[in-house]
Amino acid sequence: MFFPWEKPRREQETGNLLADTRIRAPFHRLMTLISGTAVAEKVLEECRRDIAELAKLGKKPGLAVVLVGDDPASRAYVRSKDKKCRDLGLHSVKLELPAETTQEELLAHVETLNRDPAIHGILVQSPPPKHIDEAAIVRAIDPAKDVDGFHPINVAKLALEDSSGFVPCTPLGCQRLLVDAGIETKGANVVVVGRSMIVGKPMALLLMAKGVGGDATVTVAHSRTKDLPAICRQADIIVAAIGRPEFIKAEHVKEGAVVIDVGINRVEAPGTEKGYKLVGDVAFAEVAPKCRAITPVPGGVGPMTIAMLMANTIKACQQAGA
Ligand SMILES: Nc1nc2c(c(=O)[nH]1)N[C@@H](CN(C=O)c1ccc(C(=O)N[C@@H](CCC(=O)O)C(=O)O)cc1)CN2
Repeated sequence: MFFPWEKPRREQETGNLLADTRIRAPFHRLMTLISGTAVAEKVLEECRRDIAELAKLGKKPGLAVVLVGDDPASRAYVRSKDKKCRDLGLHSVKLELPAETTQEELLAHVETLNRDPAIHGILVQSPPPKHIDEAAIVRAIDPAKDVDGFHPINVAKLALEDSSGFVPCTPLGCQRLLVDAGIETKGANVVVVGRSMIVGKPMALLLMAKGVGGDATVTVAHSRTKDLPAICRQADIIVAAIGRPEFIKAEHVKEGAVVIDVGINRVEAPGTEKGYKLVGDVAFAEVAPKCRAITPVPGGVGPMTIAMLMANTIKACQQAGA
């Protein structure tokens, strides 16, 4: 498996490809639509190769996904993770617990999974119900099985550039999209909009780290940032992870910038079959014509999150003792 923030094993794997759609934007410049669906498929192909190697050693990676409550979006993501595991031939445990599950009961489940040798990766789908102390649950997961990369040990390893740790799947996927699209991060001015533990902070650390997909000059902006449009207009690359539908407008983006849209927001769409549609944190229609490259929603960062989870689970199995 090729994790961009580690040294690339084969230089050609970082080539400029899979930016599969090129659209002629105004000013006769070509704009690249970076397809997360296509890059995710490439990552999954690498996973298949690694799984075959592990099988020769009699090892099969196993992932346990725990869902507490019945949030429909979370349920759908958990189903996708379970399905992706099964498609790849991984061992998959899907634990669906009622919304009333107590903190102690959830901790007991995590402990059982920590001790299970067939399970190499554990995650609790976020967000859990309000009465659950999510940070305490994350700290209870064995860091060697923390494939979400949320445990303090893994956060520290990322900051220390220790590649034995696990990096959260969404920022890892964003970095891989940049590398695969041939977008140079070395020396680039990157503005990450959003300071969450799941995306903003680890994204900034990854982009700052030395090596492929890193070496960038990073600014982290957030809800208290003054004159956000002016800050964003300095950026060669913008990573939008604010969680507000279509928040980043044309005025935030300089001509020729690269925009990675992490947002997945359900907005009402009366008359459609589902009654909602998905939009990102970027106002795509007005921003895309200014960009050198941009990710769509859906089909951008989202599919990468699940592909990188599979990669992290394989890495956990590779690193596990015999
Ligand atoms: N424990 C975790 N919880 C959450 C994480 C996470 O990484 N770990 N991330 C998100 C949700 N998420 C995975 O859990 C996730 C979100 C979206 C997608 C995705 O593929 N989206 C598609 C659209 C899917 C749709 O139709 O709804 C896309 O963008 O193309 C995958 C995973 C919060 N919780």
